[in-house]
Amino acid sequence: MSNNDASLMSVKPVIGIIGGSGLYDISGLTDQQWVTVETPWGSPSDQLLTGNLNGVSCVFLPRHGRGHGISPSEVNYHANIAAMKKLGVTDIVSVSAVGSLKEELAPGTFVVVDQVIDRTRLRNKSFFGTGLVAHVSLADPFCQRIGQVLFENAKTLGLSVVQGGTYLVMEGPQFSTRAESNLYRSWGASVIGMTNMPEAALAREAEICYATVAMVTDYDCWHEDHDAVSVEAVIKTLTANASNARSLVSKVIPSLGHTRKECYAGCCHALNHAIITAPHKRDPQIVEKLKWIAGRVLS
Ligand SMILES: CSC[C@H]1O[C@H](OP(=O)(O)O)[C@H](O)[C@@H]1O
Ligand SMILES: Nc1ncnc2[nH]cnc12
Repeated sequence: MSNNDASLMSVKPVIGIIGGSGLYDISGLTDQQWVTVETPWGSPSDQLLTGNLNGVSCVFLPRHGRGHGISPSEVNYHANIAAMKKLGVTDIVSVSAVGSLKEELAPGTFVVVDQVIDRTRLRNKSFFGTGLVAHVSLADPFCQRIGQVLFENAKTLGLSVVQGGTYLVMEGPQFSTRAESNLYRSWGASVIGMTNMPEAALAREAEICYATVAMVTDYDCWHEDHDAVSVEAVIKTLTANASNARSLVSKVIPSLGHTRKECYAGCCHALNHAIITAPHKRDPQIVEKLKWIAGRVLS
């Protein structure tokens, strides 16, 4: 471990929660306050709720905004991650509603996903670009340390939880065709949703550890014994599982905040060898902007 990396471990943990469909706030925080953050990438989906849970600082952001006004293709993922970085967030737990692509992942199951297939087409996927080019590793797109904490806490709560699975990210907002659903099944994908990319990739670029707990709400449209997914069906399962998701979040925040140790996945030093643009070729204005999320390596 270099000195630079060692200093990362002394950073005070701040736990970020990105709430997906059905999770638009969290309760039980002390000193809570909804704060407005503007970023060089524009406005996040909503104000961010800051507070404290059992002595651990946390920040909550509803991914689609309170009232769910923002479509998955139009979420400003850059601004959301940049706002979390600005508020000092070190670890993000993302909560997402997903469809199941496997018989054994019945609605109500929680899946701590560990891989992604990104099929989105309309989204800008990186903070970096011409003027300052960087390539981070996404071989393991989710933080295994947070994933382990999510899995253990879900088990302790007695939830039906599975460790590992591939999240297929589709563009949306329409749900898949039956042919697409069966294609993704043939690829071995476990669950399908519309939001985890570029969110996970941008968190990696911002050196924030990031993991997702996916809540299965439906069997998409491939299952012969189940109706094709509808918003009504998703909301019905989400409502039945809302208290489980909330309990998990309330347990995970103190757990992560009190036990943060070296991240063996390397998420929090992802930029160590990622920037390839020679210093004299870097655009000073772009460098200045990117200090928001990459200040550790650009200052
Ligand atoms: C309301 S069903 C479709 C919607 O739900 C999921 O969102 P999130 O990941 O934020 O929970 C899915 O990705 C779609 O955006
Ligand atoms: N079947 C599905 N497809 C895409 N996103 C979803 N979110 C919840 N269920 C979904």
